[in-house]
Amino acid sequence: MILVVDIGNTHIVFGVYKERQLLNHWRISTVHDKTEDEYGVLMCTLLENKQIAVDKIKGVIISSVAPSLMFAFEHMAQKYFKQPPMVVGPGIKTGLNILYDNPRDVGADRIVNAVAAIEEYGTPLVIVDFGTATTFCYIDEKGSYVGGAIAPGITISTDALYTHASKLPHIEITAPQSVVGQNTIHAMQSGIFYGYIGQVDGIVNRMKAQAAKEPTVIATGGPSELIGQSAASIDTVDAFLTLKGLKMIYDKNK
Ligand SMILES: Nc1ncnc2c1ncn2[C@@H]1O[C@H](COP(=O)(O)OP(=O)(O)OP(=O)(O)O)[C@@H](O)[C@H]1O
Ligand SMILES: CC(C)(CO)[C@@H](O)C(=O)NCCC(=O)O
Ligand SMILES: [K+]
Repeated sequence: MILVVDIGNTHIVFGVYKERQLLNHWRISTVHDKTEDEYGVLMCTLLENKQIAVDKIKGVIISSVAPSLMFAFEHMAQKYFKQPPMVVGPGIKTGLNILYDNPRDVGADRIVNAVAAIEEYGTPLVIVDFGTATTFCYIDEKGSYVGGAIAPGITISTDALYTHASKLPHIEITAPQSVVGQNTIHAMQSGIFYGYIGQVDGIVNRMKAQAAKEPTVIATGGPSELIGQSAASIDTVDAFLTLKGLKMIYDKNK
């Protein structure tokens, strides 16, 4: 069994694969000053809660966009899973040709998503990942990672409203019944939800317009179900794209 770990700025998502099957997955908060022991005990407890014996884990792969946590996670893997972890970054084979000005600048989560999406859906592709930031990645027909767009995520966009406007409350992000809100909460839900759909369709359609061949559009991340239902430009929602990509990269490098 192998442990796959995706460290984001807000959440850490991890899963256990037994051969090709994702047995279980979990989501914990990213806390920058937690130690290897705190993460180790938490992860081992969650595994054991699903009757997965920690000593059955024979490999660990990590992708991270939070550099400050790498020290804790590398030590955690060694101490609690008895494995030096494979870390997505320089020296790891992904098979991806990256055309960014500086390929090392591309977030590891975006690379992992691209590896999974190319294998599962073919090329060309647009991948939309809703997280702390919403990222859009364009993969051309030849499978090259060309680049993309980075926008504020749906939660930080919403937080900006009540942080900066005294009379605006904290709201739940949902699809309101009407675009014309008749109270503050509905009006904010309308602005966030329809504004976000417009942003997603706007960026994806511009990416499609510059592509030689119509790309398939894959969405992932927590709000992808909610947004994917209304954003006409999204073809498929794949909640486990990042974990799948981590497993594929592990297999290419073991
Ligand atoms: N089903 C949903 N409906 C509405 N909002 C959601 C839903 N799921 C998640 N969200 C919100 O969207 C935000 C971003 O999604 P998600 O939780 O997938 O990203 P994250 O894991 O926090 O990001 P990162 O990978 O950058 O750490 C979350 O902080 C959450 O508050
Ligand atoms: C954009 C985020 C924060 C999304 O998680 C991450 O992919 C990241 O830190 N990327 C580095 C910058 C880039 O991808 O160009
Ligand atoms: K993520």
